[in-house]
Amino acid sequence: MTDTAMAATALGKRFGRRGGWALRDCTFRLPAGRVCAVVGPNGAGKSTLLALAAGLLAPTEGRVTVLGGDPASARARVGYVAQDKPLYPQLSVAETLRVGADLNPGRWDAETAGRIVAAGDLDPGKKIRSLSGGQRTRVALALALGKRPELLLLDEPMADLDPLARHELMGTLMARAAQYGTTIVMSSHVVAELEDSCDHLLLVGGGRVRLAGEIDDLLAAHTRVSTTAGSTGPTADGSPDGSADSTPGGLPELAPHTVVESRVTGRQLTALVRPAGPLADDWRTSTPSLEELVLAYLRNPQAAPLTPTEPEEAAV
Ligand SMILES: Nc1ncnc2c1ncn2[C@@H]1O[C@H](COP(=O)(O)OP(=O)(O)OP(=O)(O)O)[C@@H](O)[C@H]1O
Repeated sequence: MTDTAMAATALGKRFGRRGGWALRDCTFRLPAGRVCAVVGPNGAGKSTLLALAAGLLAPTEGRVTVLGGDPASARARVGYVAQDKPLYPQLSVAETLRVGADLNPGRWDAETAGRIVAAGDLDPGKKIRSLSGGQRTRVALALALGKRPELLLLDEPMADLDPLARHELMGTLMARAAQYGTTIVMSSHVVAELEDSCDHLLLVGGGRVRLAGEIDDLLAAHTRVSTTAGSTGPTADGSPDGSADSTPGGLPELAPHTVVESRVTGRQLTALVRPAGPLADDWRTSTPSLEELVLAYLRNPQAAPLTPTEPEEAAV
């Protein structure tokens, strides 16, 4: 038993010798028992990261460990649902669950798998190929949870589910995490949905980890500020209406804080910063929501990352 569910050190993956890096220099540690959101723009490297953790891809450089060992040795204890939810199309729903039982002797939780399928009103005799995308997702999640995994890797699990199914299956996942201490790592583009369910965040962009840590810690490290910019006149930025986004670090009023995003509208300056010390008394401050934080980093790919440099460091 280890208190680390997943750790990466200088992890990198390049597809083909001449291909670009899908993932590069990723270092982070995910404690066991957490529900972790992996977010980032299209092509950021989220699926690549999950496939490396599942042992379906081999790193080009660096290392990833899951449940204290290499991904191949942990496979029996890890559930993985890939983005395209691969299943055998010619099998029926019931046959698919039987395969799950056969492949996981001594671990298979038939009751949970059956309950997930039944909640979707699925005919057990229906072939996988005739199911809708959302119904297939339900069967894939039933298979993954039936395995009683210690770590669940889910690549956009909610993408094709209707709102009720999303709510129900998210509830099932959260109950699993709370009852059995299952670690869940799931990629998603719907950040607003993650705030209540996830406690850890990995924000990936351009193949690099840009934010990594407990969501509460990450939110506490950032402050939304607004102030009247004394030296910044209506057209100081050169825009005709005096409204402009600024590049991080570009405004002297915000020094020495790390600026993730700033905007000047007339004489009004608003910004999301990582304070490097006390903030000026006349600044109005508030804590950002998770969605605000993620959107600010997504809009500003040049903002300085906030990640541990060594996996061990994140344990403190
Ligand atoms: N099998 C592959 N061969 C070549 N390049 C690949 C392969 N898989 C992924 N890539 C490239 O690696 C990069 C990261 O892709 P990945 O699928 O991990 O991104 P993602 O964050 O999951 O994106 P999305 O949100 O669109 O699902 C992309 O530039 C993609 O083109």
